[in-house]
Amino acid sequence: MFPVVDDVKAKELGLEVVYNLELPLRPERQIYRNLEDLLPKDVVEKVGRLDIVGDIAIISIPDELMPRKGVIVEAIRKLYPKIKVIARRGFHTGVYRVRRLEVIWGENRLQTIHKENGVLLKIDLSKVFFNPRMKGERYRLAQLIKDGERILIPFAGVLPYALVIARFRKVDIVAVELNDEAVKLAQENVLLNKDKLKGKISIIHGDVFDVLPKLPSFDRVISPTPKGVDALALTLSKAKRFLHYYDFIHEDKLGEFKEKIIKECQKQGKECKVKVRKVADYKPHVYKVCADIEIK
Ligand SMILES: C[S@@+](CC[C@H](N)C(=O)[O-])C[C@H]1O[C@@H](n2cnc3c(N)ncnc32)[C@H](O)[C@@H]1O
Repeated sequence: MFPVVDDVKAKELGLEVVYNLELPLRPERQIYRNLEDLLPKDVVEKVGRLDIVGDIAIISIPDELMPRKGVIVEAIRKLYPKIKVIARRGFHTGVYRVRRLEVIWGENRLQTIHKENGVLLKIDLSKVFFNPRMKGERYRLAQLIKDGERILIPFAGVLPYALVIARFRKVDIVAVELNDEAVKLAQENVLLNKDKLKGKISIIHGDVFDVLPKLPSFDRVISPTPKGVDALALTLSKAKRFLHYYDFIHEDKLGEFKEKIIKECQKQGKECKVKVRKVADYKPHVYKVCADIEIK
């Protein structure tokens, strides 16, 4: 059944036209598209954005709203009936950038399998970093890359960048990660996706600052740099054609950041074209940015 504006023509074409039809309502869950439809205004204004990782929903709830967590849980379950766990978001901590999460409803686990850009990612949010919001960024990079490239990914985590790129392109990727748990999951994730990958991925378990100096240079380096770490000089030194360098920058310091990159390029005798793009909000006035650096 489909809507028509010209019923005479539709009949000429041999179609049956029906009028004043009572269509059934869509199932309830499809009627709500976001939390705004389901929560009182004073609650929705204070909860943070909802993230879905596999069958886990993650939301920020300020302390003052915790007595009303029941309505929040109910709304999330209506919106995502297949969710098995709801967790309250805390901050990223430590060198491994693991987020503090507290399960507030459902099964007591933070391990799941997440689907993104056609790959499966096994993740344990209590042990490793993962950000589902970077999905678009990973797709963007995969589309920029050409078959045949040799790519280095320091700070590789459970391999979201490496797997998405290897799914789309026939490339050779070397990924470096320090966290034992992330390395174990990364190895599992390569196996989990092995039939889908065009590219090859090798994982080096170690500290980027020890490992990279011993590696040759690569056509492209992608650095999802942890907050507070400065790996610009090191990652640039390993890049022959392109470096995609992620960092967290205050909006007033974007120019300064670009200058710093240009200076580092000059220091390393590289002629660079630098474009800094805002990728996500981090906190008021501070953005996660990606510097796309092309080395001529
Ligand atoms: C911001 S997370 C990015 C992870 C992954 N690329 C992603 O986007 O999901 C940074 C990662 O770097 C790892 N890490 C931190 N310091 C490191 C170091 N010195 N050497 C290697 N890995 C490191 C952390 O364990 C974490 O997995």
